[in-house]
Amino acid sequence: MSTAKKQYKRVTVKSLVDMKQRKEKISMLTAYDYTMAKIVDGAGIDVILVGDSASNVMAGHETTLPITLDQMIYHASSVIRGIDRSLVVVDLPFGSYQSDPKEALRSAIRIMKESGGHAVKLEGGKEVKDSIKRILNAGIPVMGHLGLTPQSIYKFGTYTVRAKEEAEAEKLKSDAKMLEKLGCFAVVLEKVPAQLAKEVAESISIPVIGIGAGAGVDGQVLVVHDMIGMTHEFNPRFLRRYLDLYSEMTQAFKQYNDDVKSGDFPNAEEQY
Ligand SMILES: Nc1nc(=O)c2c([nH]1)NC[C@@H]1CN(c3ccc(C(=O)N[C@@H](CCC(=O)O)C(=O)O)cc3)CN21
Ligand SMILES: CC(C)C(=O)C(=O)O
Ligand SMILES: [Mg+2]
Repeated sequence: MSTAKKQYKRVTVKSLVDMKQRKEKISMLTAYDYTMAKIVDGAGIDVILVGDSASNVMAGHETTLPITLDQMIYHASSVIRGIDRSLVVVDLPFGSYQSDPKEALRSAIRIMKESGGHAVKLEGGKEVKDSIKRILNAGIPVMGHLGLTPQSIYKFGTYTVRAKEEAEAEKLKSDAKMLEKLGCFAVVLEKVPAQLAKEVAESISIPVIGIGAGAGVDGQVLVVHDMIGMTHEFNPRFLRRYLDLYSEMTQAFKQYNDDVKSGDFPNAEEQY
């Protein structure tokens, strides 16, 4: 084995649980392609999520429901070719795990075999218990996802904050406990009150990764195109924008357009 290139230490599902024990926060961002994954991995982000948000961000769909398993595998295999260190988690898309546990396992196996991803993520608690068990039994690490679960948007009708009522909060707490007990290595909590998210994080031994879940959890995740300001109309208050690439790119494209039209580009040095 060549060792020259390997100064970095790969992130594993085990190292994430260790990080929680050491109270070291976990960073996670999405990526859907090779070039982005290479930048995110190189910057030292612990976990890369190949999210089904690719349905919105890459394909322009209104929801995450249309993206297919084949499309997720395409995105995930591109991401895998760009990484040296990050742990790559792949969303199981809508329709690939809900009908029965065997289908769920088949879908998870396809992701592992055809993309080279390191783990899968799926939405829901008790409803998907048997599917999670099957996948874990095959040796595939599973990340849970509770709170706002975008694949169920038509059941709820809105993207408002979840688990504000006592009954829903209790279900969320018991679902989180269940995911821990089954053997999931982590769980995403999306758009729930910060106090509830903190209580959940303190009540289980596996890392809780928040998006719109406050600072009392074990790590944070954002959609990369949102945090670099490429998406323009998505403005939930949990989002912090680190760049305004929408403006910067628009300016660059306008300048290029002008330069082409005026004949300024290419100049004498930019030709053969
Ligand atoms: N670009 C992008 N970023 C995401 O974070 C993301 C996706 N797409 N697609 C899949 C899911 C959907 N997610 C969402 C969608 C909407 C809100 C949200 O807060 N929407 C409104 C408020 C809606 C309401 O209160 O009724 C907002 O303030 O923008 C949050 C997360 C998170 N995921
Ligand atoms: C927002 C994160 C957690 C996600 O599931 C996605 O990007 O699909
Ligand atoms: Mg998702």
